[in-house]
Amino acid sequence: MPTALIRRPSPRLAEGLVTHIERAPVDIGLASTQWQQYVDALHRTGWSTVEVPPIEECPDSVFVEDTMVVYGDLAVIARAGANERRAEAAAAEETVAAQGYEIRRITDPGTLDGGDVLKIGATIYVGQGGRTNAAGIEQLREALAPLGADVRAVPVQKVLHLKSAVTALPDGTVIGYEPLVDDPSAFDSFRSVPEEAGAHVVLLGEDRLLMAASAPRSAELFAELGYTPVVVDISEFEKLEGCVTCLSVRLRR
Ligand SMILES: NC(=O)NCCC[C@H](N)C(=O)O
Repeated sequence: MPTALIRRPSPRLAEGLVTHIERAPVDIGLASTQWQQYVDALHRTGWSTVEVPPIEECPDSVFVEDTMVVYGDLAVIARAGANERRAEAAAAEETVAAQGYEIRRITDPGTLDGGDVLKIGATIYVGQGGRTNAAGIEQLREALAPLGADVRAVPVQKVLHLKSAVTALPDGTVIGYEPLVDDPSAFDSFRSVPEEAGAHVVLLGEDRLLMAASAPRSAELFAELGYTPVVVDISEFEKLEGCVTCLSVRLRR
């Protein structure tokens, strides 16, 4: 059974960072229900989950994807581009190490958020801009190139993270809502989707795509392409620039 790391929301979630959107009040009770529904969707589709111990003092800690990049047997522990989020990494590192992963770390002056890293087979696109800097990308390249990965920097200015702009379908096609993609030509193959949140999919296996309820037209498009959307409402996390990808880290070994 494949495993995903998850992390329970902090009671201070509503104080999470917002950068590119207006702050809107977050309903903590609803967020907690939506988080449970997200976890239930993983379980329903055959995933087991391992919880990273929660960290109350970090409002954004639920966005566990940002703490690491997992490739092969290696977990590269990120160094958050936002100071406020640096403390999230330690417990995430312990949890993934306990799953048997070898550990490397992004170190000063490098910064990198897992949300900036899109892996498509051995091709690894890394968004450079808001949270991830050139030194962080270089350190990731040093860690992953010996494993055969091709790490490619791409610009990110219009949104928080690369994966706020694009993710990929199981066949490797990069999908994005074009007004928010800095450079669609940076990707080997690109297809546009009709909604911002339609650009965010988590591959659950067997052509199932976990996606947000806020992108119904994109879900229809994916269904026409032969995929099965698994839809969850994550409105409270979207208010903090979170999307379906950020709420878990899938472990593939
Ligand atoms: N990977 C992601 O897209 N993470 C979302 C992080 C949102 C959080 N409010 C932040 O600004 O860091």
